[in-house]
Amino acid sequence: MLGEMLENVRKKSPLIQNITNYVTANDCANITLACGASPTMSDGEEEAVEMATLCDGLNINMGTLHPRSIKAMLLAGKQSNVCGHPVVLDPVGAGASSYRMETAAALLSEIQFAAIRGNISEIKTLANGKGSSKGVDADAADAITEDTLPDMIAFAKEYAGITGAVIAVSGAIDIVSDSKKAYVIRNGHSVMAQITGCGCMLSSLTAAYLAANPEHHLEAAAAASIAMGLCGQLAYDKMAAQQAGNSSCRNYLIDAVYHLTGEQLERGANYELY
Ligand SMILES: Nc1ncnc2c1ncn2[C@@H]1O[C@H](COP(=O)(O)OP(=O)(O)OP(=O)(O)O)[C@@H](O)[C@H]1O
Ligand SMILES: Cc1ncsc1CCO
Ligand SMILES: [Mg+2]
Repeated sequence: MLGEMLENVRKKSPLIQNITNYVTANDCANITLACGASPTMSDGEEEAVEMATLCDGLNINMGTLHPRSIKAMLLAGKQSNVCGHPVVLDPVGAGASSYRMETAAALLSEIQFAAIRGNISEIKTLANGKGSSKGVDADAADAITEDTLPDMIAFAKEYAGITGAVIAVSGAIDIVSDSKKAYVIRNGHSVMAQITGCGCMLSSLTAAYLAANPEHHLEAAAAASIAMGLCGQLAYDKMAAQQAGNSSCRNYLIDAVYHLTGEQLERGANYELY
């Protein structure tokens, strides 16, 4: 089932619109190509509606917010809802400023998201209307541990019920949940926190997987998180073998997504269902 999610992306090659930040835009475009989908990066409000109509899915990332891109996000998001195309929200740094928090609230009230994908601090901030972060990174105090895992699963299910979106929380342990069922995913490597944009890339990947699997959004989002984690592990192994660093590791990760098969995803997946 999870491998099929990947194979459908390669078969259908959905076109994904990304309204994203200028830090990791190129990585998001490349990982979208690597998984077999096609990216378009456009944040102009003038073409937002046309682009949303043309594309099969939309990824909205709040990494480097400004008033013009927010207009494009709202226009493209609403049009994607009209067209029935999945929309992913990556609420980057939601707890870092009131501007980000207010923007996230506006997006959530105007757009029906298919998935909300962020680190634990970002998702907690959205759900509680306030929170903390280390800039765009999670606050260490929020980290999911074995002790807090049961509460976090319940929290993700509840927030999925409230938003009607799949909630994908990333970190050392990922939780991908709808209101009834949660995947607790233990793929990934700590080096991924040293590569800016692993979360942004995962959000682009999630949009591609959702667009290619319209009937199975939970499984598609879980498969995207597993794929990202597995490829992070493979990239780390190559980096370590070559005594390379985080920059090479970023490239190795995208290369691993390029080569990943459905069968490898099934075999390497490390998760439990709750
Ligand atoms: N300590 C860790 N161990 C294993 N995997 C990790 C770890 N930290 C992050 N990851 C993986 O890295 C990816 C991105 O997660 P992270 O929580 O760092 O996102 P993020 O904060 O949104 O990243 P960014 O904002 O830099 O794009 C996920 O696939 C996650 O599983
Ligand atoms: C570092 C950074 N700052 C804004 S967006 C971004 C990329 C990771 O989210
Ligand atoms: Mg992020």
